[in-house]
Formats: sequence, C-alpha cells, structure tokens
Amino acid sequence: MIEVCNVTGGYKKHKPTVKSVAFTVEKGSFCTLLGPNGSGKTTLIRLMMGVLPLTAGEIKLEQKSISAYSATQLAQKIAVMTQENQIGLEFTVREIVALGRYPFQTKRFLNNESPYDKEVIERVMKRTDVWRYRHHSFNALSGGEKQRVLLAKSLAQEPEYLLLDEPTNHLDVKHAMELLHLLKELQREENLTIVAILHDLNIAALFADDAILLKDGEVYARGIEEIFSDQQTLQHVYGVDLHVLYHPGVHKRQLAYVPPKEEKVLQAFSNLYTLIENERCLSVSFEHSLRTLSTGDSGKGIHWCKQIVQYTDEEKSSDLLSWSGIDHRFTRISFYEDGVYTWLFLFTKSKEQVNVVVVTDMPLKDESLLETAMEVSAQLGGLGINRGNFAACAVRNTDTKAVDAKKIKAIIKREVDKYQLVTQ
Ligand SMILES: Nc1ncnc2c1ncn2[C@@H]1O[C@H](COP(=O)(O)OP(=O)(O)OP(=O)(O)O)[C@@H](O)[C@H]1O
Repeated sequence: MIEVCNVTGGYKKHKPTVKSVAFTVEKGSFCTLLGPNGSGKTTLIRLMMGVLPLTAGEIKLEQKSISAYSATQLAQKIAVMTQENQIGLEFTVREIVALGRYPFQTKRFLNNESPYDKEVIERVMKRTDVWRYRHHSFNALSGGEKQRVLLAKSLAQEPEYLLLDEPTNHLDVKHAMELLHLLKELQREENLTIVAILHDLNIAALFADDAILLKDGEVYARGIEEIFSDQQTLQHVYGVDLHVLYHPGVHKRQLAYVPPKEEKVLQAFSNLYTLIENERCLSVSFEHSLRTLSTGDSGKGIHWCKQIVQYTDEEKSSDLLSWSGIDHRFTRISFYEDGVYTWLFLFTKSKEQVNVVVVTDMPLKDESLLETAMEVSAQLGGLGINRGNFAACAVRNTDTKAVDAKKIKAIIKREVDKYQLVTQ
C-alpha cells in the first residue's frame, strides 16, 4: 500500500506545485492520476519517489516512510517509468532493459548478470514485444518502441509497485491497448500495484480501478465512478464540452468530446429535405444527417440518418434506413407549422400496419425523439391501428430549449386523426 499523506512540495519552497494532496493506493490496485497539463501529476510522482523534497506531509510505502528506505531498497520495490526518451550514450535496447536489474546486482557492473537476470531480461522483453530490437540502438527506435523498451526496463526490476508517467504516450491505439492489457495481466497475476498518469480519459475509465483528479496541484475529485459519472466536473477541470456515455460493450463509462459549435444559419425547412414518390418507393433524404430514432428494417435505434426509403416491393437496403411493402394508395404527406417550427409527417401503410415518419426542425434531444415515438404509438393504438415502422428525425439535436411536450402531443394527435380518415 502507498499512502500519500497531505503532501506539499514542488520546485519553489514558498510556491509549492502540489498542495496538501492525500490519497491511498491499495496493494494490487490500479490507480490513475488525471488532470490537465500543468496540474502537478508528474511533480506528484517525483515527490512520491523522493526525487523532489517534500515541504510538508509524508509518503508511506507499506506503512513505512519512504525516507526510511535506502535507494536500493526502494528500487527493489518500486519501478518508475518516466518520459526520458533521449539517452545521451549509445545503448542497445537490451542494455537499457538490463539496467532494470541493477538494484539486484551485488557487483555493480553491466556484465555482472546472473542466469536469473538474463532470464528476467529475456522474459520482460518478449512480453513487451521488444525482443526483436534487442541489438538495435535505443536512440534509433521510434517513440512508441522506446516507450515499450522503457516499460521492459521497469518490469525487469520485478517491482511490486509500478509508477508510470504517461505510458501510452507515442503509442498507436493497438500498442496502447496491448500495454494496458499487459498491465492488467501483471496486476492480476503478480498483484502488481500500478499508479499511472493517463491523458486518455477513455483509456483511464476502461482500465483503472481508482482515480485521482488533480487541478492546480490539488485533489479536485477522486474515484472512477465519481469522476466519470460527473460531466460537469470533467468539463470544468479540462475546460472542454463533453458527454458522459455508457460503453456499449462493457460496464464502463466513456466520454464523447463535443467540438465547438459552428454558427449555422438555419435554412428554410423546405430546403432541408428532398421527397421522391414514385412506383418503386417513397423516399425522404436530407442534405445533412439528421438525428433519428427509428424502428426500420435496417438502421434501427438512435443514430444519424441521411435518407429514409419505403419500398413498395420487398426490397431491402442495408446501408440506409428503409422498410418495404408499402401500398401507395394509403400514403399521406402532410405539414404542420406553428409559426416557429415545421413538422413533416409521412404516413404509409404496409399489410395491416401504419408506418410513420416525422421530421421536424423543433430542437429535439434524444429523450424527446423517444417521447415522440411513444406518443405516435399511443395515438395509433388508441385508434385501434397497428403501428408498423417508425422514424422521428430532428434537424437540431439540442437541449438548449425546453420542449413543450403538450404541444408535441397535440400536433401528433391532430395528424394521426387526419390519417385515420385516409385509411377508412
Ligand atoms: N523542473 C521544474 N522547475 C520548475 N517548475 C516546474 C518544473 N517542472 C514542472 N514545473 C511546473 O510545475 C507545474 C506542474 O507541472 P507537472 O509537470 O507536474 O504537471 P503535469 O500535470 O504532469 O503536466 P503535463 O500533463 O503537461 O505533463 C507546471 O506549472 C510546471 O511548469
């Protein structure tokens, strides 16, 4: 266990970079240090390693102050992987990794490797996928390759604790995921305790068990669940607009960053779509993708959609929102304008079911699209009509204005009632 007890310190005595930071890293856990550039993450790692002096507080490793450990004793327990990407002398990759065995060697010479040292060096190089570069010069490697060599050097120390400063820096997505998987394996198999500075918040949310969020050298928030469920905290600390989402495949949260909004002049509603009605189909297509909720044969769910096609024959299309088997005799296309917003309704019939497409420039967010779908379903059901396929498209997927649910209900009722007359 590592205990960071009210630690203050940095580069200037009277202006500390890290201020009264306190947290505990449990043995065998994976804790990530988060925070924007300059928030003090690297400085905190340096303070934890005793590289920088503390002005106040204490760092304890297994209940004992780190100042009570000798440098060798500490190196036998903790390995640190920093961002030192340039090494002055010409070392081969293997020589760099072999430096990790230094704390265990009694005679401190490079060629004093025991058979066990050799075995460890080979094992960690293979595990980090750098064995094939063993005879290459370290300085001639790419940034990502160097990063993996530095990890191999840290692992060669066979540490119980591993402190990593941006380990995925320079790594492509495959190598970043592999490195994190490897760390998780080591955590599981060897009970390795990991403290890692991570800039990629989505990677942090996927792999870490615990998190400390720093802002201006102080702990602003802590805990994976607490930090990643709170959109406002992350927006405030990082100063970017983002959404917190659930990962579709695993029980984790992920972030979707929102680009700065472009000032767009909203076009007249009639210029936003193209309607085609011919023997083969009824198609509505949009110049830009619209936020769409649908139950079509293809393109089910909430997504962005550029075209909805309803075929008269049993045709199917997999790359756009479509359904088939409509009877043109029962098609009704109508508009509703309330002076501010416009609604386009397409009613069609296939077999004994009524399909509905609703397009509007009213700013509807996803919840309102869902409410629209439920309202259409309820209204049709109330009239004893079987609901078939459905799509609701919003020109603007925003939440800036509260949507008047009563008004939507009244518009849908009016249009469904009118359609009922067509089917009779
Ligand atoms: N050697 C140094 N001497 C003086 N000030 C330093 C030194 N290293 C860092 N600082 C300052 O300390 C503050 C915190 O830096 P630190 O590197 O700890 O932040 P960080 O959170 O790791 O940032 P990043 O995400 O950019 O790596 C910054 O304002 C930085 O300018």
